[in-house]
Amino acid sequence: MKLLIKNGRIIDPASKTDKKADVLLIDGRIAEVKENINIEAAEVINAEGKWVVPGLIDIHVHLREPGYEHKENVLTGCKSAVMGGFTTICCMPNTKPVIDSTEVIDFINKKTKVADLIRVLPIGSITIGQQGKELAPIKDMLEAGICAISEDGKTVMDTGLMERAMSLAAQLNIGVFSHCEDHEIAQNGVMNGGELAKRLKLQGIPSAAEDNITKRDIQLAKKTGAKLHLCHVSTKASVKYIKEAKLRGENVTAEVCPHHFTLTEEAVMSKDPNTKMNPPLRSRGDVEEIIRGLKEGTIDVIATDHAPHHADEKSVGFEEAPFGIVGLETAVALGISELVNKNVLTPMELIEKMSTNPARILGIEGGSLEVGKRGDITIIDPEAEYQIDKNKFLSKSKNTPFNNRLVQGKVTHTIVAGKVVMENGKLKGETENDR
Ligand SMILES: NC(=O)N[C@@H](CC(=O)O)C(=O)O
Ligand SMILES: [Zn+2]
Ligand SMILES: [Zn+2]
Repeated sequence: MKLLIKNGRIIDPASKTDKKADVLLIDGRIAEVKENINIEAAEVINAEGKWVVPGLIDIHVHLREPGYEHKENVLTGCKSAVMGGFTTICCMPNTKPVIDSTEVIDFINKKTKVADLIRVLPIGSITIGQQGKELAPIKDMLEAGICAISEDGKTVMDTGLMERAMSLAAQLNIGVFSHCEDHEIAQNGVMNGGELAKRLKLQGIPSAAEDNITKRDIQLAKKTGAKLHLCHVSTKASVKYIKEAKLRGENVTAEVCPHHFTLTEEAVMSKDPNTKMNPPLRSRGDVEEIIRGLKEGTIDVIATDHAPHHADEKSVGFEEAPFGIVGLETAVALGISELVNKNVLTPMELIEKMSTNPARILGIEGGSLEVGKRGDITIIDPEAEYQIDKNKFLSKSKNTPFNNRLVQGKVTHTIVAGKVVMENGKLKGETENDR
């Protein structure tokens, strides 16, 4: 199997390459990257004017299966990821049952194989049933194939238990992905705490809810030697704590989500339940620090926190609606429109945060276009301008605050292990009836 990608702009953060060239893939691997490759290839893609980058990796996705298949399942989540240019995704454990056993991991791996589109790496829960009481069988889950542990959706509030989890993670050399939310402080808040929440008569979630646990977990990581990754960072103090930890040489990484660098809490004035997520949209000052953190490198990763919810669940009004929005199919466009086009990040820095750094944090092959590496490639038209249309999403859920937003940057091809799984909006092997 040969695939030749002609005349694209090769952006490879792993080798710091940014040049016009061709890429040849043979039998699922990168065989050659240079100008003017001419060979009898089975398939040729013309990438003139487009970016050819290592396959994107999203380390924070909720696939909802098992248990919440009315929101999403492994197959629809994979289709959505492929449309968004992702060749690898990590799925969070807040399913029903929770990913806290080898059985659930085997189940997801089986579903991934049937979907046959991309790599899906399950993340194991830290505690049994995400109950925060007893550690899950982390070693067994690691043997079954988890890529990290996380209590995402919740925080392990028992500091002693979290310390034991992190010590074990350090011993097993597996990352800990932390959802930082002090439940005592967050209480029943529904939006960012502050003046606007008061004005809107909505209960606020103060920044301190996030900041306290960010601080705690950074300290625990230092004490235990665990590799700590901070999920969906949203506050300026969190960015500061992470920056300081990195300056001290500690083993801490962090992600932000496109909605947290694109929107402020002012979007909540619409009372659109699709502006409700956890952590909440924050103040202008927080967003500025998030953006500075991205630029300075304090923030390593852009992850979507794709959190699908059914329209019926979201349509009950702002206060009652569940937290979370979908993100797989809008991430590239928001990254280009909000960060590259506004000169916050270079194209290479954007791809580093969406592919190379995620691969490094997971310790997996990927995020590189070097010869011999996995043939996972995403092709992006950075100029394509269009309006986001939620009805075109392949995710089962359409809960986005970005519907109708005018953006620039479209994924045109997703290539996994040398096979084109999406081309110009069409999935491999798809028929009209599949949608
Ligand atoms: N982010 C969200 O608002 N919701 C997530 C949980 C989470 O990521 O904490 C979900 O599972 O719905
Ligand atoms: Zn979370
Ligand atoms: Zn999440």
